[in-house]
Amino acid sequence: MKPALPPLTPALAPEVLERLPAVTADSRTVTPGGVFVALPGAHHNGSAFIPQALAAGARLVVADPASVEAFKATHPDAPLHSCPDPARWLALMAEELARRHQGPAPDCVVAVTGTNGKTSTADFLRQLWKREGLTAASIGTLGLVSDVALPAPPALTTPDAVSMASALHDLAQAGVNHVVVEASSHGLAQRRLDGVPLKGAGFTNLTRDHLDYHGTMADYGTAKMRLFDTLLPPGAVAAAVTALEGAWLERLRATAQSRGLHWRLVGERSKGGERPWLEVLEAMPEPGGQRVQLAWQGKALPPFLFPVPGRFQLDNALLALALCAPAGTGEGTVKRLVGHLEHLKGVPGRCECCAMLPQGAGASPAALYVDYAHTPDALEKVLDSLRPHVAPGGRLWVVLGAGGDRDRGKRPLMGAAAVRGADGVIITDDNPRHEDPAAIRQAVLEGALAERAAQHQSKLIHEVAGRAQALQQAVAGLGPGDVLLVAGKGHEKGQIIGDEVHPFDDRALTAALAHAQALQSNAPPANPTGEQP
Ligand SMILES: CC(=O)N[C@H]1[C@@H](OP(=O)(O)OP(=O)(O)OC[C@H]2O[C@@H](n3ccc(=O)[nH]c3=O)[C@H](O)[C@@H]2O)O[C@H](CO)[C@@H](O)[C@@H]1O[C@H](C)C(=O)N[C@@H](C)C(=O)N[C@H](CCC(=O)O)C(=O)O
Ligand SMILES: Nc1ncnc2c1ncn2[C@@H]1O[C@H](COP(=O)(O)OP(=O)(O)OP(=O)(O)O)[C@@H](O)[C@H]1O
Ligand SMILES: N[C@H](CCC[C@H](N)C(=O)O)C(=O)O
Ligand SMILES: [Mg+2]
Repeated sequence: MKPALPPLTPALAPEVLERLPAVTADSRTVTPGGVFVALPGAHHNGSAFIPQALAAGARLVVADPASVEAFKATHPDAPLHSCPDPARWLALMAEELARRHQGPAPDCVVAVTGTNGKTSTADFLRQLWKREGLTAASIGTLGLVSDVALPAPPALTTPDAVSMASALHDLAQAGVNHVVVEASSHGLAQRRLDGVPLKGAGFTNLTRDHLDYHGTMADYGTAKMRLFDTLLPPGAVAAAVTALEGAWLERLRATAQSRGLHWRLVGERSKGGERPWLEVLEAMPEPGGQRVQLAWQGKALPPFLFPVPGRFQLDNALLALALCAPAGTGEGTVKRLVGHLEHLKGVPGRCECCAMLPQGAGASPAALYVDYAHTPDALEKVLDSLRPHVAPGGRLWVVLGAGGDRDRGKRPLMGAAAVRGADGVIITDDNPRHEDPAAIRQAVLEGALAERAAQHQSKLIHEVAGRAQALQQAVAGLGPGDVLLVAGKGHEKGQIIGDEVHPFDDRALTAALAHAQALQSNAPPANPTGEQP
């Protein structure tokens, strides 16, 4: 049975609903006879565009009470509807109209939230469903991933409510009935998912990011909690990784209990903590991934090779498994799902090994990885995961930057995390967007230098303007047994500078540089800096 949607408040008469062609929050896309919902934004208040929406033929305008009051004062006859939470109304109406015009929603839609790991969990869940013989899709940072060719929604991790409803119903009509969506904190705060009928949701972790938007960690976490305390219907699966420690885990567990959600915890058992539904007893890194042993409800399962590197990817895969198993799943199904884990593929641009660089006869090759780490915690986790892949005598290098027009406070923390986890650090540009790249590098560098001073270490730290130049230097300097992590941009195919996106692909460039270097000569590799650690 599909979960019931919350009611549309204020409601519309059925005969009005019947004839509505569309709903939009953008006055520029109003269609005659449609509804315009005025939303507050970072740059404008949508209520400023009510006249344009009416001129374009909007039959109804929905806005917050203050905006309705203000507009009514000068336009007493305007068709205005006052609503305390217009963004939620938009999402509910988008779902209602998609159902009327496109057909039913997919049978099973699941959401994943958390600072890091949403894309990976979503991709693993899509793969698990496929292995179960189901037609599945994911919607998130990688766009729409599915075996069915459909237009991709706009390039946001969580598309706006209208695009989301339309994409989900298109998928259902194309026979895709299992869909996982990434729930970003922006998306949750802006109610982009409020209309989606959900069967389950997972929470990966909560660490520093996006404080430019949310202000405090408390507000950031509260935005993510909306998924569980407001959006999930009773009976749905609520799953979390043990990495979501302390007060947030407690709050989530209590919410699940009080709302009648089906609670599942996965990951390593913390000291004195609750025994996870699916517990990691052991995860030993190996060249081809990691050797894993799990326990389900306290019962040890046979060990297997999880063919994906990165300890955190195992947590993400287990969260995916918890979301794949319907409430009430028994031992047989869990064992079958666990059996799928050894067939999962890595996620594009997440701890992805792009090249092995030979170092001459008898010497260990250098390994080059690309990863999407763009937060302090992600850098720490991925560097920890790569450390065991450094051969004796080798070193761990990281190239990183930080994105412009995003949380400035995380930059020095990212520099510090890089110094703690790597042996050599090259600081360069990520997506500068509308900021001065040199100023962003400086902020990362300050954190790196402060951490190095605090640790009384002499690790190499270099600043290189231009990402291509930084990658070139890093690859040129690799020696036997080294590991290089190219962090921050993962699967991205472009670099955002100002309003333009310039072609740039970490994976392709890293592999090409390694290939060129391998062809070049037998000469001993140069140190990128000329210095000795
Ligand atoms: C900060 C943020 O989330 N901004 C989103 C927001 O834009 P905004 O607040 O700037 O909107 P605005 O320009 O002030 O306009 C306010 C309202 O007026 C309307 N308007 C505007 C102009 C006009 O002529 N007529 C009109 O009706 C707009 O449609 C809007 O409803 O609403 C827009 C329409 O849905 C989004 O495209 C936009 O995402 C921008 C592009 C963005 O970069 N968002 C990022 C930060 C984001 O959402 N990221 C998360 C991932 C985070 C993670 O990694 O966890 C994501 O889900 O992608
Ligand atoms: N469970 C995890 N714990 C900590 N770090 C993780 C975890 N999963 C992934 N990461 C790190 O975060 C990076 C981004 O992973 P992923 O794309 O899956 O996360 P995301 O939450 O979708 O990110 P975004 O918010 O940018 O969409 C990875 O490349 C890795 O460095
Ligand atoms: N979804 C994240 C992606 C960050 C990727 C990184 N390359 C950057 O540009 O900061 C964001 O929009 O904050
Ligand atoms: Mg993502």
